[in-house]
Amino acid sequence: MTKPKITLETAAKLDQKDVLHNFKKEFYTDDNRFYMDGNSLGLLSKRAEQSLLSSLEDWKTHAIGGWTDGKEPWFYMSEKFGAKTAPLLGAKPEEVISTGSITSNLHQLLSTFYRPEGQRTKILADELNFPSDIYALKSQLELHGMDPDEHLIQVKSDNGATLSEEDIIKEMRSDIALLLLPSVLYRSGQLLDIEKITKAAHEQGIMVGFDLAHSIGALPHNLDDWGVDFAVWCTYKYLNSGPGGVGGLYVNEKHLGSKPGLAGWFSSKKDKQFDMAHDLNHAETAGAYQMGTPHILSSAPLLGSLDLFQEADIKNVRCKSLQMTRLMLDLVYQELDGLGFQIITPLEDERRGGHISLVHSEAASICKALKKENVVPDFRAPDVIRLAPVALYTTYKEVYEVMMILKEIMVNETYKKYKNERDIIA
Ligand SMILES: Cc1ncc(COP(=O)(O)O)c(C=O)c1O
Ligand SMILES: Nc1c(O)cccc1C(=O)C[C@H](N)C(=O)O
Repeated sequence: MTKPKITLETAAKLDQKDVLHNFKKEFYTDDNRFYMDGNSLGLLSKRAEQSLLSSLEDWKTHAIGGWTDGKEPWFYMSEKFGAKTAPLLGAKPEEVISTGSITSNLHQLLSTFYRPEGQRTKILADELNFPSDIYALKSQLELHGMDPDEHLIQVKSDNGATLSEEDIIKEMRSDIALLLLPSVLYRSGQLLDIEKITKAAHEQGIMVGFDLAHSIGALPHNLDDWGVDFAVWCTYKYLNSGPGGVGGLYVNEKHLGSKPGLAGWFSSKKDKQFDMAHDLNHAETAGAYQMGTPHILSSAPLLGSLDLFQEADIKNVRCKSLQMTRLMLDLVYQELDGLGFQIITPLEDERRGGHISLVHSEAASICKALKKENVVPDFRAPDVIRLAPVALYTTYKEVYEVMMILKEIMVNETYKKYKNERDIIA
């Protein structure tokens, strides 16, 4: 049976049925811009702006008193935001804390949970993860006196874009102490089967951590049910907390109470912190893995953002996100056939995160031509174009229009005006 042709009307009908359509007006969007880069930096919402302004107001009026007497007391903010993030993770409030960045949180959790012993000394990762995670793993191995060439095992990809869960599982040998993987691969957008991987790793006695940078705020998680040991994420992508917005970490309740590998006074039980004792009495919650003073002004926007997610419901977000990326993929087949694109994102819904990725030998030039037409994609060297329609602020009509602009650039060869080289941020 041939599929009916997708038209602007098809997209308009999907918009009419969109249960999340009201959320777009919560954001600062630009009618003349098609923003497809929410998987790198999400847009500002009015609620996030408001919660930031509210913290500034607390500073203005309460000064030091803002820690306890402000509208949103800073002293309890990280715990409160952690608890508000927990439903997006399938976690308990005490297992989650808002703090640090992915990289600093990874260092903290590796310092706490990577415990090489006897023959079990190696870390298992993959060859497609974001560089920062790999740098953190290598430097942690070096701090333990291990040679990363020998002790970091990176699962290979068959095609340079996706990983096979079976290949990951095959590498789970008795000399592996810890496994770290991304939930969604940053280049191809592949979603890994977290439950299956975690179960297999636990059968081999391996500790499991996930980097949820590209899945938090895009899809639901069940970290407790899946038994993941720890996780880290950022909030500046799908959670729209702003550039450098506070990150977060999860520690499964079975590990709560473990002494933080990297301690600081914010690791304390909250009621003990201002005793100023030199013996740390660390929290029994994920709060123990904080270190120093929280960055209040880069945390505050998250409150408004999380309120939006609470109202939208992450299940609706996932449903719309999948439908939008499906529409994009269908349009690639319908409109871009023969124009040199290769889809590297898995086509199956259960294996796809929140963005799609197209490989093209002229990818950098094409991204520049798209930007000239007010479409904001991103480019990842050497040849990947990523497009992320975001459930809370992208319409189906925009998805359709973006794909038609892309087609026009290709058919008219306007991309040839631009150098096929990346810009600084790409
Ligand atoms: C998978 C992944 N890990 C880590 C990072 C970076 O971490 P950080 O927030 O520490 O800069 C990114 C993106 O910047 C990412 O996509
Ligand atoms: N974290 C970023 C930054 O500080 C500057 C520019 C981009 C980023 C990103 O988040 C990149 C992103 N993690 C990626 O998937 O490529």
